[in-house]
Amino acid sequence: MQKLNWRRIVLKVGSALIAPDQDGCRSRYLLTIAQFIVRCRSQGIEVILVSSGSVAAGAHLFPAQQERTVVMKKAMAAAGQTEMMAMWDRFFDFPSAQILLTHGDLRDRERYQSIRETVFTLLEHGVLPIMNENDTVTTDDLKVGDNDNLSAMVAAAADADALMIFSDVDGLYDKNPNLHDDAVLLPEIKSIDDSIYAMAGCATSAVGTGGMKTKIEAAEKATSHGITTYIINGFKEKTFTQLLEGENPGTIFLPYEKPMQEAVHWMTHTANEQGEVVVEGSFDESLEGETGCIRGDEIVAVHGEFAVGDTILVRSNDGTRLAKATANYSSCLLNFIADNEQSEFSDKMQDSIGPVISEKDIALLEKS
Ligand SMILES: Nc1ncnc2c1ncn2[C@@H]1O[C@H](COP(=O)(O)OP(=O)(O)O)[C@@H](O)[C@H]1O
Ligand SMILES: N[C@@H](CCC(=O)OP(=O)(O)O)C(=O)O
Repeated sequence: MQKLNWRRIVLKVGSALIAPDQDGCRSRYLLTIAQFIVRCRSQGIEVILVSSGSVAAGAHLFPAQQERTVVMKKAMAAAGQTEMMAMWDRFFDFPSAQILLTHGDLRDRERYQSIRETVFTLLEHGVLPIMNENDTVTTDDLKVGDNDNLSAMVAAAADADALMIFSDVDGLYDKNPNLHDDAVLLPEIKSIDDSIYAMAGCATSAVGTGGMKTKIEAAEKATSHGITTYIINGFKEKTFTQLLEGENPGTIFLPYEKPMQEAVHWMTHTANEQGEVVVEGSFDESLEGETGCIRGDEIVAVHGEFAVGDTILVRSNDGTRLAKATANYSSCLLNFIADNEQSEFSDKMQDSIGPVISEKDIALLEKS
């Protein structure tokens, strides 16, 4: 068998593979995935598993005829997560560890760093991290909402070389193959644009979340960090043999030639903006310049409440999203500076604190 040149990979397993007949966790497909994990590890490849399926695995414990409210799904997730972890753990003769996350954890830089450190420590000691969204505690504001995007955030945080999304379909087709007999499989995507998103439809299975749209979002997040991304069929045993032989059994998304640095990637794809600073339109150019930074006299308005160190959006006064950045000032202080731009106090403060945002903490955004 040829030696694969991945150093670290993230595998994402969809709910349909965990609970295929919606009657609790089943080993039918997971056994092949577990064998793949064992083989990768025996080749020295570090593996992180993002496993969906807690809701699907726990559903059979609750009356089928009762409406699936949010709170009911949270209860299913809490019960199903234990079943699912027990199932995974049974396959391995090495230890595994459970990490449950929300977007609230990932978008906080300190918690994000802490998650990274824990994952690296587990890998260093041969423990398999098994991750999922912490569905029981999430709210609309706190959740990622789907494990495709979560797995891409995890892959970026873990500096993985490849992200493999195992689903119930062979890869990305030009339209949903479950609805169109003439759909054509696309083996390789060099760059992701609106035409790729236009091909993506919703999930058609009873247990999937997000369908192809969230998988393309995940591929965009991962490839922009230099991570090769696959969408592959986890139902087919052949998939895993092909992967181990260095072949592409589904759709491969090629990584950016110039990937974003970790901190800029986090700010662009993981952090949420806490507020907004509106600057004069012409400021767009100075952001791209070598000394890109904002001073108080360039600010037109400040929206929202944020603290020093929070991520903010910089918008031009024609509405264009220019950049995400780390705030060096609180919204309260910035409002004061914007209202008193000519005052001596304002000038002194900026001379001592520095620019409102500084070039090392800026992620320029696509114009939209
Ligand atoms: N263009 C497309 N190519 C492939 N699958 C698609 C496409 N558009 C929509 N889909 C749907 O996406 C589903 C996979 O997403 P999802 O059900 O969320 O799976 P998972 O649970 O593995 O995340 C497929 O079963 C298919 O019905
Ligand atoms: N966190 C949820 C899964 C969410 C999700 O994205 O599901 P899927 O589309 O099957 O990958 C769960 O464990 O049930």
